[in-house]
Amino acid sequence: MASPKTVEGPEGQQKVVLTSSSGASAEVFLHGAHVTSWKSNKGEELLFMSNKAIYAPPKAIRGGIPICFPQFGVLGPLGQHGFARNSMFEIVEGSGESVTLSFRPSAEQQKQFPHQFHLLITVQIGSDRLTQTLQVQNEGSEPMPFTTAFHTYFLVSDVDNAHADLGTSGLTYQDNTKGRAESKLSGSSVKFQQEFDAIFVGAPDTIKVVDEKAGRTISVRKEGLPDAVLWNPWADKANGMADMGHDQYRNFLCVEPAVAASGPIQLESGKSWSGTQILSLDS
Ligand SMILES: O=P(O)(O)OC[C@H]1O[C@@H](O)[C@H](O)[C@@H](O)[C@@H]1O
Repeated sequence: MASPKTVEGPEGQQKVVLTSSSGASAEVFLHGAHVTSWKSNKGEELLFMSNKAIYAPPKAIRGGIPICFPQFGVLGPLGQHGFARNSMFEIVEGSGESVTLSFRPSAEQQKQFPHQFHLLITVQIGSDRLTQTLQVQNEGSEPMPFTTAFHTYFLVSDVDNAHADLGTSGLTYQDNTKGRAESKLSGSSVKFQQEFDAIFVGAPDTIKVVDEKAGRTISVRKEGLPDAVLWNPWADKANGMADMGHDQYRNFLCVEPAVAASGPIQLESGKSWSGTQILSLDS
């Protein structure tokens, strides 16, 4: 299979453009194997990107789909969300509709995380659908603990007219704004009206992102990823981020299929694990 060509993006960073015969498309930077765009068959952008995003290592790109690996959040000894999102990947194979990117930790990174592993990220564009799989192989001799997430920023017209629907009422979650204290959802939906940062442990495998204003619903389906993190930093935190445009918190909500509080997964030597998210535009 011919290797897909790359084109230059901001700060000289290389990206792969994926296109489907339906007209849908996606863009994936080699930096962090980071998806920064997913467009529908009609060419409408479905992911949020900060207009102050930094595209070059060691900063993670703000927006799109950061890959949190080998650690989600602060659930471990590494820097927030681990180092895969700040590292360069290589193209293994691809076609016009899909690409597989590869990463192995540097000696420096193995000082922080003393394991040898091979990470493969596959991104595939289809008709109004984006499928992303993370596969990790433990190439070391010891069990390897990890947590992980697809940290997806969904574009919404206005956060006041958007919500996430988990499909089930009364779910409990760990509230990251209250030291992971347990809280309970009254209905089945999360309306973002202030900073919201929650780990739904053992979350439903399909969560819907509803942009009421745009009349758009995206389904997030997860496989092998037991948890889901829902996040919007709201005004104070977002406007304090150097790589977030002013008041851009109003234009995204994050739904992050994860192995978070259900983890860490202990991956035996020589074994592999994979997790997948399937994003599909329902309407
Ligand atoms: O700014 P970062 O490192 O990309 O993290 C953004 C957010 O990522 C979310 O997944 C976490 O739950 C939040 O606590 C965190 O603030």
